[in-house]
Amino acid sequence: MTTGTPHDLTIAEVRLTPILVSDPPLLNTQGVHQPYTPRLIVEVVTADGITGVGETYGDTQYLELARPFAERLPGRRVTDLGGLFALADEVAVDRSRAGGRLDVGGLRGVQTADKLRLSVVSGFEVACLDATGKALGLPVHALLGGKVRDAVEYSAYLFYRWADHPEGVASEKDDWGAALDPAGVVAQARAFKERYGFRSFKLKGGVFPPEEEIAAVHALAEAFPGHPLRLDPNGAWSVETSLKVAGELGDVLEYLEDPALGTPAMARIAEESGVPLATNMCVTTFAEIQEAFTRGAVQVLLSDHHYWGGLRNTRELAAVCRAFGVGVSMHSNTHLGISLAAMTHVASTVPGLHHACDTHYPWQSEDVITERLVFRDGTVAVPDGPGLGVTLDRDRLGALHERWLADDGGLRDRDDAAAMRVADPGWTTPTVPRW
Ligand SMILES: O=C([O-])C(=O)C[C@H](O)[C@@H](O)C(=O)[O-]
Ligand SMILES: [Mg+2]
Repeated sequence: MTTGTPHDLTIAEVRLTPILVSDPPLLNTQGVHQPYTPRLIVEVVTADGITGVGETYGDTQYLELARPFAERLPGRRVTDLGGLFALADEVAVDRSRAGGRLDVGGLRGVQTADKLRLSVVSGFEVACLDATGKALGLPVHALLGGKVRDAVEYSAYLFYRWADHPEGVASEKDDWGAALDPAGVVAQARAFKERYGFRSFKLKGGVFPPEEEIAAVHALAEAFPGHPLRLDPNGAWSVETSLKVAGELGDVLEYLEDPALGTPAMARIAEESGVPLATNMCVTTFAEIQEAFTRGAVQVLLSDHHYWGGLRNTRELAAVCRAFGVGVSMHSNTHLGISLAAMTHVASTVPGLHHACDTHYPWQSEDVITERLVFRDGTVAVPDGPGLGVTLDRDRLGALHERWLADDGGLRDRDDAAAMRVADPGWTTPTVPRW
């Protein structure tokens, strides 16, 4: 028997490339997406010259943690994944001693220093797994224990939206058109189904008064009988409003997502309505699980490998959910193909994934990989090539980085309320509950 020369898996170099990616004017309860959104592309290069790629949030506070983190990686091995967490703790402690800020707001659930740190770790963890897979000639799913399905189902992520960003704002155009009422939402869902074959539909709510969103979901149920439907107002409603919505939509929803904020509110809504509740806001760290699960506040946990700290943590989370009889699926934020590949690999390894995962990917017309991932019948085929199975397009990466370098208009940090103020100068982030 012959054995190949073992690779030197020592990290020799780490490259961080912040970019700005075009984003359509998607509405949510806090405002509207800015025309460009920040992401961070991580490259980890081994002593043998193998490059692994990862992707995570790119706002300033993530970059401020990612940079000192990256500086400490050379000399470690790409296989030392457990060590990434201790390293992140060291970096965070050093930064807080130096007076660095450690929390940000927004729609990613309550942002804690812990979550920020884990989101940074996830970009490096994925890059290390990609490099290891490439060195060993194994797909990332094999490094996670092996896939249990060949394709991962995703849901269409419907948004109320304008046709274009406000006049005078530099932006890319797309052909989706506006969706601001039930007919517009149904037309958007139809386009998603025709273009990508999605079977499940999630509507981002919390934008219009609940009666209008209830009407939109009823219109979807009528237009797409038998298709799983979800509505997610990002905690914009009171318990009373949530119970009213649950009462009206309970028989057509697969689940209601984050109707109100916090475990006590979610527990009451779940108990009194009997409608399954999903979350990517109420439980976003391991520390929050025990209370929420034992109080029955959550029936479907939407993991997000970015803020749960990577693909291995996502599997651990899925195991905890299994133990509590809580369903598991995935949440997303604006992301590119590297993250979609990572999501697909880990989702392919999770037993009992009974709900289609969310993805923003169809809204993103730009990417940094040579071949975009494709949806067929609403699914992404699990890549079986080495690593993640994606190839970085250096020209595209460079162009999107140039855009980031050139930005002086505050786009390096996601701020949906600021984007809304361009159209509505009096807009302030609504207080919760909004209705
Ligand atoms: O499920 C969710 O809560 C999300 O997808 C959060 C995102 O920030 C979404 O609201 C968005 O992109 O506007
Ligand atoms: Mg959500």
